[in-house]
Amino acid sequence: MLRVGLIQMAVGSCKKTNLQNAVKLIKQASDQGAKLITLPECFNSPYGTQYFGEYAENIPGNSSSTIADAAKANNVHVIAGSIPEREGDKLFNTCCIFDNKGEMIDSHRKVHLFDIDIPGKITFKESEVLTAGNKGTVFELENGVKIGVGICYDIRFPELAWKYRQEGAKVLVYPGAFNMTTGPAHWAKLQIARALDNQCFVMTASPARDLEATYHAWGHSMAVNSWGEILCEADAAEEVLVVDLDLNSLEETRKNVPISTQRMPECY
Ligand SMILES: NC(=O)CC(=O)C(=O)O
Repeated sequence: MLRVGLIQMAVGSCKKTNLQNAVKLIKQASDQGAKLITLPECFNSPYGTQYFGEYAENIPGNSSSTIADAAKANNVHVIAGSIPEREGDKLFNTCCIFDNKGEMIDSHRKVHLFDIDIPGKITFKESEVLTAGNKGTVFELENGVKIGVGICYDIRFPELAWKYRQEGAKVLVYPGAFNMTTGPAHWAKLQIARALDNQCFVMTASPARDLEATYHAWGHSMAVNSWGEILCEADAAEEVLVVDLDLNSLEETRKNVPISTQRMPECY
């Protein structure tokens, strides 16, 4: 069993408050026994291209060291959602990953930038200000369980998740901030799809919905098992979800439906 915590947190315009809130909610999840905790995409800043430059920080920096300290204080691994990262004259959407001693063991820069145009609904172009990451990210817990990490729009690309599966991942984690158009249409379905086509657990953490913000997050953070079942799901408000991932059930799925050894790549 791996007990995990998904933090769907209210993110506002005050970075200091956002960081304090993240620390408080990490403790709440840890107090309920979670050993691997994920924060949402853009947890220190409102989500929007107009904010990224103002809220961006170097890594290491104040936001990353605040979460590193919280990981150590609570003896938990933390997948720190994402923050706008500044490196030289470039900005990235970056997730830092901390072990239970507060060491940053890996980081993931959003590989697929969120550039979409749905007329009358939503137009968003992260590439106007962000640079894309250029690698996938799989890290390992102390017990050997491998975790693949993507950020939000990365979930739409099955090849990335499949690469993680080939590298041994059993859990796929996507901090994400879907919206009121794509959220109800795609958010849960994409998680179930990635869970089924890779026979992995999928976990997501979204910012809570704030109708006064410029971007309205869908929320609905959730965990899905390798059978495609939703194990837990938040609504739109701030909430900490804690759930056990039964790794034996994943092995059972992989044994019963052995798709990883039945591929016919010569036909595709
Ligand atoms: N915000 C994102 O990166 C992705 C998203 O909202 C979507 O794919 O839809």
